[in-house]
Amino acid sequence: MVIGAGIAGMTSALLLAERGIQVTLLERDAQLGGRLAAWPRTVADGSRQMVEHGFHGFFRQYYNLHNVLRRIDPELSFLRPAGPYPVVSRNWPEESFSGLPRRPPANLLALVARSPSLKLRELRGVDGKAAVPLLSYSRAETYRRFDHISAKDFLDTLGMPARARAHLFDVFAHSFFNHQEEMSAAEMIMQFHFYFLRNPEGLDFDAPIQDYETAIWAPLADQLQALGGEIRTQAPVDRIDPGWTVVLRGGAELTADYVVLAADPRSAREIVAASPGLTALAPRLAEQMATVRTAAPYAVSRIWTAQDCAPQRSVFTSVAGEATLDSVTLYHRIERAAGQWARRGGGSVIELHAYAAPDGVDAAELTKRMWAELGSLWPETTGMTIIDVDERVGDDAPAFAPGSDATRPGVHSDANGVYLAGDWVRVPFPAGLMERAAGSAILAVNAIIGHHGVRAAPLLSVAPRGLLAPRSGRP
Ligand SMILES: Cc1cc2nc3c(=O)[nH]c(=O)nc-3n(C[C@H](O)[C@H](O)[C@H](O)COP(=O)(O)OP(=O)(O)OC[C@H]3O[C@@H](n4cnc5c(N)ncnc54)[C@H](O)[C@@H]3O)c2cc1C
Repeated sequence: MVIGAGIAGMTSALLLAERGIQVTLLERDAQLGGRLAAWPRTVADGSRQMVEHGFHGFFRQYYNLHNVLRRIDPELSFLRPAGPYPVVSRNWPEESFSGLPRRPPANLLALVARSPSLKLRELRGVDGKAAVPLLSYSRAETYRRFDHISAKDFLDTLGMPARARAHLFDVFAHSFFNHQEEMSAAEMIMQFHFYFLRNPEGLDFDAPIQDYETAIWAPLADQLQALGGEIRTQAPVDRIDPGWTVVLRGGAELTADYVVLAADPRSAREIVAASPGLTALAPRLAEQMATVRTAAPYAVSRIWTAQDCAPQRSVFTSVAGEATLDSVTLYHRIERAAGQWARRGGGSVIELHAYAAPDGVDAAELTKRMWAELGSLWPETTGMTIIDVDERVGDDAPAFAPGSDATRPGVHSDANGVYLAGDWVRVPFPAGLMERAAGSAILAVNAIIGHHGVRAAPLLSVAPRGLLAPRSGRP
């Protein structure tokens, strides 16, 4: 039984089914995909468009996720380079982190040499010694030394020039849906290692040319069903009883030898808290799950306009230094159907994200603030006619608070036969977001098939250690 049909749940179900295990995938919502889902919407002009839960960058070092997606498209032909992605702000000129050399340390040197915010002159103030941990990532040592301090406090010790900090690190920390004051420095160092310093693919990413339901979820569902897997949507799980019995809302009971709990962090915590039989058997799991937290709310606003943005604007742009707006995506320049819609009337399909929004502000107000902030960065948007808006606030992103690694649950639990998977689960290799969801699922699958002597599914990782990490000792 796999609970939750996001990337972690679908990866678990598919890999188990491929290995001959009878699997049922249970999803609360009407559609598959979780935070990567897409669904239809009738736009105010009467046309039917797919909307995503939010634009996603498929980074090229997502080896495990790519391996899952190759099952439905061996060439990954539904992905296209998203092109250069600049960081823009009101105060400083635009800069871009794409197209850098791919191997460390050339990538870091090129970043310093090329980025106007990292001019050597300005870097004189940077505490080189304090920056060494960025280049010295190792799972055990980095988390031992830096998990208890916040990313903000760590960044303060570096003494970075304001512009470099805003453009490079503030944007970076926000992309993980956590305010830097509330994010573990170890987690930020790990992400910097994974996304930038220690992968040969660089910071460039790809994006689907079709909506995620068409490109990803429908083909993955077909593949799972062809292997004999069962998918049930609108099947919310309430609790797990010993044995194992998965109890759905309404009372239906489904029995299983193994359970993979691959719900989002809040839902997973609630399911465990509502399962007294499970927590009696697995006190450590109960204790750890009680510490799982979600991060600040995030906002996604898709806006259909009657005019297009300036031709030089990129598919994806990061925003530094605004109170609300963190990124802008021009869907009509990457996704086919959005492009066709925009070409018909000369308009655009713009998506605005706030990755760590203030608490208690509704979606309409956040759209208003983000749109106003965009206007001060891209003047052509101020006079645009808005045809329709699809807006939402989400609160299911995992928090990585200082000190949380010590109690963060891993894939294995003290409940024999119950495994966890998702982008919030503790994993022994560097990975973030979608790749962490896929990688944790592969660990769960390998734990299950390990009971049956079946060969493990391959699990890939970028180099696990930083360039300057000591070669001996713990990984
Ligand atoms: C706006 C936005 C932009 C993002 N951009 C990027 C990006 O550019 N790159 C990147 O790598 N990542 C990005 N992410 C993060 C990425 O979406 C997640 O890391 C990833 O999708 C997590 O997958 P998951 O399977 O762990 O969890 P989820 O996708 O949350 O899946 C969990 C599933 O469990 C289901 N569920 C919950 N409760 C129950 C229950 N009781 N019973 C049954 N089912 C249940 C949920 O409905 C959901 O389908 C972004 C996220 C958002 C929100």
